[in-house]
Amino acid sequence: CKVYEDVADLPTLRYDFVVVGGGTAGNVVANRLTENPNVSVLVLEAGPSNEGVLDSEVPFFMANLLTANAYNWNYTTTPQSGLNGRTIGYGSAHILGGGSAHSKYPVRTHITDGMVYSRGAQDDFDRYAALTGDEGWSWKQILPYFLKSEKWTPPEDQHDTQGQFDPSVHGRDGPISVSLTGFPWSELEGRVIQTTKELPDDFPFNLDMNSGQPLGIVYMQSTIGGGERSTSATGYLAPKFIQRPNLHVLLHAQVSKLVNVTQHQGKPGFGGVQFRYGTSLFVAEASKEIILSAGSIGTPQILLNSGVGDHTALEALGLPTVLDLPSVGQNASDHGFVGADWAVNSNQTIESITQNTTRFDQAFEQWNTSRTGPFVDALGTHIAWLRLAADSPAFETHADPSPGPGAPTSSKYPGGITGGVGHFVGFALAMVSPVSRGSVTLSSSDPFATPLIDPGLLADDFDMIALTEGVALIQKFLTAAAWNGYMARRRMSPRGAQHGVVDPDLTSRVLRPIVPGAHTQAATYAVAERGADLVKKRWTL
Ligand SMILES: Cc1cc2nc3c(=O)[nH]c(=O)nc-3n(C[C@H](O)[C@H](O)[C@H](O)COP(=O)(O)OP(=O)(O)OC[C@H]3O[C@@H](n4cnc5c(N)ncnc54)[C@H](O)[C@@H]3O)c2cc1C
Repeated sequence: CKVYEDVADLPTLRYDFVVVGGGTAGNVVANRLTENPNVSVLVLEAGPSNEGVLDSEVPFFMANLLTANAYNWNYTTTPQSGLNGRTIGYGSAHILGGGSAHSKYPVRTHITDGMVYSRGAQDDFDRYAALTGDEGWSWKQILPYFLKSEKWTPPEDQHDTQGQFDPSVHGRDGPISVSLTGFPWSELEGRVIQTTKELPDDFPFNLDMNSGQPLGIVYMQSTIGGGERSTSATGYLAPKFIQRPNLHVLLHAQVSKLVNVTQHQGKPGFGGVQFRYGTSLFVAEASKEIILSAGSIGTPQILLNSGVGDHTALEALGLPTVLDLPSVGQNASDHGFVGADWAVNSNQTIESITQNTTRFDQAFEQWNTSRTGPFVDALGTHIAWLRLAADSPAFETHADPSPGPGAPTSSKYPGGITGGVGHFVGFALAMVSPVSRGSVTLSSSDPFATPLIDPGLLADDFDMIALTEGVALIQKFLTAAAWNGYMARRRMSPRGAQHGVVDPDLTSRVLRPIVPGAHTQAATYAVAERGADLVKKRWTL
């Protein structure tokens, strides 16, 4: 096995490529580059192995990863102006596989969701192509990379999936398994589908969210296969890949900065990566390139530590500037997220398992012995990809941030959930086209100090109005007769209330100038696949 737990076992510290961060993207690039046996790659991952981590393997257990633990960087944001100055816990994966092996939402939201496989809209990628002037990012040209990373997989309950997805838009041979839910929550599913028939103007049924046209209510697709979470570690570092002699992964290696500054045609570059293992510092050398894939916090932090960033800010910390690039760590954006639960007159709910030790033990036994049963899902049955109404007051504060009419402004999930005693159905609402922007900056000249993380959650009025209207949309969804006799009472408390279970609360990740209007792992896989191809082309590998 080439996943090293101890730096002393690593055969060398000289490679063609060093990949910083063995997360969703990093493992893709490491895999693709080492297809060529003449190319050596080292992946440096700060976190521990994903092997045997039940909370990562069992889809149902994903919420357990959200509390402070060794698999989480356990960050806290700076005081958020959009949250009345509150700071909030900010989950970020610290495990081989990164976010793909982790889960996304802070536990206070009580949302058992994650592993969502959503690519985004054609409009998203066509906008990237227009902004960059590179047609390679257009939907048409990025689609083959989505297909390359994906392995469409039958659901664990082997139910008839006709009419629940479009086979023509899915990949068959990639490393990442994607499937429909594998355990029936028939009562809830029936009501959701019935609602699309009763209120088709607001909530039309859409066969597949991954066709480039995601709008509407779709069946959930998740990165799950064989009843287990499928991750960049289980997929791109599967045994047949990790046994390549030219691919090495070192765990527990926290990168501090890039070193060995070079100059090429007047441009600075780096030939080495400094990292801490235990209490000692080491340098891994890269003769060709260093791939920075340390996620939305780690990547800007490492760049700033290396002297790539705003000269004035670096100077104030006493750090030398290698390249004055003020945009590093700026323009952070994130998906604001709110959860709302309704008590229901039904016992076909998650609480019937989580609040009953006997049923819980039975479900776990079933998963252990056959990888079937309720634990094979992260428990969202459907997703709605929705747009704000054209006359929304949000548009009086800001132009439409979404890339076009075919892209959503928000997503919501009927399904799963909650906390508290009783039976509930939860609806989570995510702002997938946020206007608010924040930053990641250094707190000190110590490269291992936690950076200042300001995701700017709800900082812009647009996002606050859009989120509020999104909650109103959930209420509208529930006006369909399909829900008569099922919904008992609402559990969401007013913002800032001293009572109640759920308060508007936010989460997530992603620090790109513009995020795709989707949950972002699918796009990360596709971007990393294309990124690997671009590197190969550069070095004619
Ligand atoms: C917890 C979580 C759950 C998510 N759930 C979903 C979902 O359900 N559906 C969806 O579509 N998207 C989801 N996302 C988003 C998706 O996972 C991300 O888009 C994706 O993980 C981003 O990949 P990445 O490679 O950029 O970063 P990551 O996957 O976060 O990988 C970064 C890696 O770098 C490592 N690292 C960081 N700093 C250093 C350092 N200094 N030295 C060494 N290693 C370092 C980290 O430990 C981590 O393993 C989730 C995101 C998070 C954070």
